[in-house]
Amino acid sequence: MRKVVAGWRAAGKTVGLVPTMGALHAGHLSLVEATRKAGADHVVVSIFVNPTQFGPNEDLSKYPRQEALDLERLGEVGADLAYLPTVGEIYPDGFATMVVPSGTIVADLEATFRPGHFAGVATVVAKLLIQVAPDIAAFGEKDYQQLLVMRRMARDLDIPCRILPVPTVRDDHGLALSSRNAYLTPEQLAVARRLNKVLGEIARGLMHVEEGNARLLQAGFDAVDYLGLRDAETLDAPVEGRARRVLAVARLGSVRLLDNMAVD
Ligand SMILES: Nc1ncnc2c1ncn2[C@@H]1O[C@H](COP(=O)(O)OP(=O)(O)OP(=O)(O)O)[C@@H](O)[C@H]1O
Ligand SMILES: CC(C)(CO)[C@@H](O)C(=O)[O-]
Ligand code: BAL
Repeated sequence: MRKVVAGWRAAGKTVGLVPTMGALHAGHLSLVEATRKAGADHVVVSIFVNPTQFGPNEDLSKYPRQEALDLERLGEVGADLAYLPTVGEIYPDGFATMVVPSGTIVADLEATFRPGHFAGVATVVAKLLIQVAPDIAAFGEKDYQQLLVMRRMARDLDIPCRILPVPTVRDDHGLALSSRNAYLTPEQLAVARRLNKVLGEIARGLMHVEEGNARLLQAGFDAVDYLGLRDAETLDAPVEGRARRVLAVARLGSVRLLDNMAVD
């Protein structure tokens, strides 16, 4: 990977990076297109199921892995290079340094339900940004809190890379595409498609958060981990006159469905 990227650099070309955990779908492919549109001459897509961002009772061992199909899809969208590091290339023997985000952005939401998750994400992405040294790195708005963590990290650590936010790609029913949707039964999928409807109503000011919570449970979700309005930049409580976002995670069995929308 390093030699190929060094060749591009020597030729004066710009480089984009799309970090993923594989099981690629149209959401990931839109990140490749957005990176190119944002000005990257060449796009590297990393596929690495990062063990340090999974909790002890999470789905690391059963996370969907389909490398051959992923490489085919990347070829179809014209990604220039797939980077599939081994665990040893990211976490060499004796590895003992983590990047640990702090502050309001990680004060709750995913950080509460997945302790240690953002330290795992920040560490692996910091390593990928150092290894690939891209000009642009793309992250989906679907994982909104992660996107803000990445932006903060790049600023705080002086990583000379533009963090590019990419809008959420949805299915015909508005469900945010996600690799973990593959775990859902057809019945669960029908329930899952209610989440974006409720968020849409809250975002348009047609429903209160409390009612949204009740609607999700009525629709058949097993639990709502969180559903709330936040400041779109800090994830603190919303402030009059500043951009807001509604963020939610609702659970169907062991599957946690994330979604969020800008508030009108
Ligand atoms: N529907 C989507 N639209 C836009 N970007 C997406 C979408 N789904 C994932 N991404 C982005 O793709 C990148 C890689 O995400 P990841 O490989 O975890 O995929 P995922 O489908 O979100 O999987 P998971 O089910 O683990 O959350 C992240 O920046 C993520 O925000
Ligand atoms: C950014 C990322 C690839 C880091 O492992 C992961 O958290 C993801 O897929 O969103
Ligand atoms: N899409 C974020 C990666 C994770 O759930 O671990």
